[in-house]
Amino acid sequence: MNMIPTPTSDELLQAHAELWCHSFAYLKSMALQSAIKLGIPTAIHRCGGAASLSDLHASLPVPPSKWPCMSRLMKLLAVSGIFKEDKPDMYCLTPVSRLLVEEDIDDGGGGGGGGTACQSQFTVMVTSPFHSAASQCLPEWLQSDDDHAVAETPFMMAHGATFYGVRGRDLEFGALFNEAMAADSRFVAEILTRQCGEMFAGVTSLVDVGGGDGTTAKAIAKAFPHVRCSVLELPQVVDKVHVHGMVEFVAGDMMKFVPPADVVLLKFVLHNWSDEDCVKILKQAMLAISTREPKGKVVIIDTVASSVSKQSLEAQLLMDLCMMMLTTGEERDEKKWNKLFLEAAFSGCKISHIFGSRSLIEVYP
Ligand SMILES: C[S@@+](CC[C@H](N)C(=O)[O-])C[C@H]1O[C@@H](n2cnc3c(N)ncnc32)[C@H](O)[C@@H]1O
Ligand SMILES: O=c1cc(-c2ccc(O)cc2)oc2c(O)c(O)ccc12
Repeated sequence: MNMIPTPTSDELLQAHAELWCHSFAYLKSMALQSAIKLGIPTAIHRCGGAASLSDLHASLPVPPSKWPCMSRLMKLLAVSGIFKEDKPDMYCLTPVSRLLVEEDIDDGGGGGGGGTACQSQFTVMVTSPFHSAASQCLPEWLQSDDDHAVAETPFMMAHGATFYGVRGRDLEFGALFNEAMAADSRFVAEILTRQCGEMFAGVTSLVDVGGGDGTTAKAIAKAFPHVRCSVLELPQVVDKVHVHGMVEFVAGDMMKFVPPADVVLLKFVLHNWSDEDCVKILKQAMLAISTREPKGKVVIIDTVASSVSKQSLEAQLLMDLCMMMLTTGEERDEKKWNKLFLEAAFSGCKISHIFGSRSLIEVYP
């Protein structure tokens, strides 16, 4: 006997509208990408934080024939919370679009006008055709058995190469990835240097493992001049990096060696890797901090999955799916992190939830 009550017409229509929203959700990402590429958040910022459609027509590279379409784009972005439609055809920045303002005008950066906080490049990267092509392969990839898998990840299925393979062969994408990670690093470093001063007390050296172009290490060296900062990166990254005096670059493989330091930093690295690879990296990190007397610590900036709020849970689950599409890694909860630390012979950790959907984990030998 069917016990499910027949939905009312209202419930059916509500479910149908909800289904449309889910089905078209990718268009929100694309509308957001368009707004960034057209420079709309920056244009509104230059108008003092609020701009009419006519203001936008005057400042954006959009021909009059497309102005009616611009208005439709702005309406969707306002309903999605990217902008706020104050009065008809008048748009203001919201806290979200303030993160997309691409230059400092007079606010010194970081405070919401752009500069250090700007996340545009990150959004452009994760909405790029490279990522979306991988997502199109998800159903086929999920049906392929690991034993006979043609590809380790949906990304490899879509592109016939690993993420770093594509980063190496497509220079434009490689540059976008570097800029995206540097944008995230500026954002995190701003909070780290503002709130974690005591973490660097007595610390004389730090190595940022998989530290990209050195944005985080440079910010730490600048804020805490008593800390000698270096970056361990793959040789192909170090070869192209713009060397600056404040930070030393070491070419190598973190699975095999981590240079000795009081603090080993791993920001947005371990979520790219399987448990087995994370343990290899953590064991090398343990060797690096064990050369010091007293022994140093490992500092991880990454997700500790938990449901503090619906929004942060959704952000974490979306990043988890992104990692599944591109890497062998995942977003881990406290239990999974502790299991890794135990396997790599660490004695304990302290977790501080200071980066929104991500956390700071201090791990002790
Ligand atoms: C997701 S990015 C994170 C970059 C940086 N930590 C950040 O948060 O902006 C991962 C970094 O790890 C580096 N990487 C990957 N495999 C590595 C290895 N075996 N040894 C050292 N670095 C590696 C990559 O080149 C890349 O820059
Ligand atoms: O968009 C990415 C891609 C990666 C990534 C992909 C494949 C690898 O072998 C390593 C890294 O990592 C990312 C990441 O760590 C992040 O925090 C955001 C975006 C991406």
